[in-house]
Amino acid sequence: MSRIALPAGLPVLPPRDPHSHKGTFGRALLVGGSVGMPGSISLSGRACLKGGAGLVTLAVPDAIINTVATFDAAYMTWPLPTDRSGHLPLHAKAKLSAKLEQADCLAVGPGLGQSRGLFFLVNDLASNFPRPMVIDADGLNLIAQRPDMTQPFTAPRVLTPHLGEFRRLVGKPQLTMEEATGSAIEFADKLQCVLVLKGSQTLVTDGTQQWNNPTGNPGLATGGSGDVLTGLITAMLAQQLNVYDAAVLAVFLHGLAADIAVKQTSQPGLTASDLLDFLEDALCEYAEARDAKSS
Ligand SMILES: NC(=O)C1=CN([C@@H]2O[C@H](COP(=O)(O)OP(=O)(O)OC[C@H]3O[C@@H](n4cnc5c(N)ncnc54)[C@H](O)[C@@H]3O)[C@@H](O)[C@H]2O)[C@@H](O)CC1
Ligand SMILES: Nc1ncnc2c1ncn2[C@@H]1O[C@H](COP(=O)(O)OP(=O)(O)O)[C@@H](O)[C@H]1O
Ligand SMILES: [Mg+2]
Repeated sequence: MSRIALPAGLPVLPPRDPHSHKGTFGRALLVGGSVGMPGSISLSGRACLKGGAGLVTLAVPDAIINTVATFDAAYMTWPLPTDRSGHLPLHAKAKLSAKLEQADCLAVGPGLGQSRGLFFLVNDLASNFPRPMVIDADGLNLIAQRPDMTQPFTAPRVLTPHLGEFRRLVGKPQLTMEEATGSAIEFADKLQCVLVLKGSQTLVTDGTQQWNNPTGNPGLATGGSGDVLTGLITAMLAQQLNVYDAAVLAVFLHGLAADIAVKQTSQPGLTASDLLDFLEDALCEYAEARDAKSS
C-alpha cells in the first residue's frame, strides 16, 4: 500500500495500547432513524464501529429496530417508541435517559425526520447532554427552528451541515458556498461549536481555527455519505479526541477512503455502503504515515 503524506496540522489518533480493551475506546450512542429511513442511522453506526469506537448503540424507533439490527451484528440497538407518523415522539426521552447516562458521546439526526415532538427532543439534547455531541441532518433542521439561534452551546458540539442545511441554520436561503464559508466561521465563534461545512472542499472551523480538507471526490455525492461521516466523527470523539480534532481527522479519513475507493470502483459507482469498506484502508494508510513520521 502506498504511503500518503499527512498534511501539517492533521490531528493524531494515537496507536492502541496493547493492554487496551473496548471500554478504553468509549461508548457511543447514536439516535436517529424513522419509518422509511432505517439506513442512514445504520450507516452512521457502522462507520462509528469502523472508526474505532469501543461500543456502539443505536437508539431508534421500535418500528424499524429489527431492520436496523439486521444491518450489522456488531452494534447494539435500543428500542424507543414510534409515533403515528413513524418518528420518535417527545416521550422517547424517558427511555433514552438510561443510555444517555452511560454514553461518552452522542450523535443525533441521521434519518430522524421532523415533527413537533422531535423539535423539543432534539433541542433538549442539544442544550443539556453534558458530553460531546454531533448534530447532523434533521437534527440540524430541528435546531434551526429554535427561536434564539445566537445562544451558545454550553457543552462540546459538532454541527455537520451541507450548504442546504447551513442555509436553514442561518436563515439565508440564497447563501452561496463562498458566502457560507465566511459565515461558518462567524457562526462557530458565536455558538461556541465546531462547524463542518460539507461540500467538495469541506471546511472545519471552531471560529478560531480552520481546516480546508484536501481529500474527497465527487464519488461522495451519493445519499448516505454524510451519514458515514457522522459516525466517523462520533468514533473519534469516543476515542477522546477533542471536538475540533475529531471533526478534522474524520473529514480527512472520510475523503481519503473515497479517494482509495474510486481507484478500485468508479465515482458514479461508489455507494455509501461501499465507502464503509474503504474506511479501514484509509485508517491503515493514515496509521502507516503517522508511525513513519514519529519514528
Ligand atoms: N439511506 C437513508 O436512509 C438516507 C437517509 N437520508 C436522510 O434523509 C434526510 C434528508 O436529508 P437530505 O440531506 O437529503 O435533505 P435536504 O433536503 O436537507 O438536502 C438535500 C437537498 O439540498 C440540496 N443541496 C444543496 N447544496 C447541497 C450540498 N452542498 N450538499 C448536499 N445537498 C445540497 C440538494 O440538491 C438536495 O435537494 C435526513 O434525515 C438524512 O439523514 C440521507 O442521508 C440519504 C440516505
Ligand atoms: N463533489 C464532492 N467532492 C467531495 N466531497 C463531496 C462531494 N459531494 C459530496 N461530498 C461529501 O459527501 C458528504 C455528503 O453529505 P450529505 O449531503 O450530508 O449526505 P447524506 O445526507 O446523503 O448522507 C459530505 O461529507 C460532503 O463533503
Ligand atoms: Mg446529510
